[in-house]
Amino acid sequence: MSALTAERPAASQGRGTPLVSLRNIQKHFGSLHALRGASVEVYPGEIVALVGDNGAGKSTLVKVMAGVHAADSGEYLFEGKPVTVKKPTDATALGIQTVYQDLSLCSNLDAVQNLYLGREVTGSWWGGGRIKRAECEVRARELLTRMRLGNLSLTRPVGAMSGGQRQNIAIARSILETPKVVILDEPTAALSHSAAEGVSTLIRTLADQGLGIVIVSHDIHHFVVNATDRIEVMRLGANCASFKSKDVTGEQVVNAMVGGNEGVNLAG
Ligand SMILES: Nc1ncnc2c1ncn2[C@@H]1O[C@H](COP(=O)(O)OP(=O)(O)OP(=O)(O)O)[C@@H](O)[C@H]1O
Repeated sequence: MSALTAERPAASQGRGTPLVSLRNIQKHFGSLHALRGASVEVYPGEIVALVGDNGAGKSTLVKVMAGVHAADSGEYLFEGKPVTVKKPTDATALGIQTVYQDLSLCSNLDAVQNLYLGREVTGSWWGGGRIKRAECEVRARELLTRMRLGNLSLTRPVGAMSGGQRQNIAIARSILETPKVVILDEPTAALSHSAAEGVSTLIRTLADQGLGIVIVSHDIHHFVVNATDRIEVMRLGANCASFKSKDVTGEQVVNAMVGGNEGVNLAG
């Protein structure tokens, strides 16, 4: 069953086993101690935001999750079992996809070409191994419809699309691999308020279909408090507060980021 069609195990209904759990992660870059016992976990159907000031360690922590950086020490559990994740392919093999801020799309190519770049549906080698555009198009339309993005043009170059549309295509591309967890790096950076709302709707659709979503974001007041379920606040390489998004204001989150309410845990 694809993650998109999975019944919602609904983190919101209770806890169960996290999809991914990183605990007490330490990471040095030379003499720089970037992560000092940082932790993060995400449950099926849950959207978790990682927030913190510049240099707090958010990107490093999600890069450990994505296998870009190997942790010096700490635990990495996937569906409750210890796993070794030392390179990106280890993470993708587990079902963890990452959408980086640059989106890694080709502006001159259309949505179908971007979705299937590097993994095109081809004919048999004896038939010339040609890319089956029509089949890619059908699959792309099915995927976008399941993601409630049926209105997106399949044929317009993505360079001619809005920032929100490009973000949605980048997320759709990550979903093609039917992941269990999607990491999003600043998905609303440089988006208008309404485009950011479109991204919020999309990630909620994905979470409702059982994915765990981890988001790094500085967009505290509009996006993080409204579009996520739980907020982990990081400072100086460690967790310093945790909130249920529905119970907190942007001001309280920012206050925690700058050291206002040390060690708060209201996430339950
Ligand atoms: N590849 C690297 N090599 C050396 N130092 C690094 C590397 N990546 C991150 N750092 C350092 O680790 C610390 C944490 O950086 P990180 O990018 O994780 O912070 P962040 O919370 O994501 O910040 P921002 O919000 O500015 O992106 C910083 O001091 C940063 O300079």
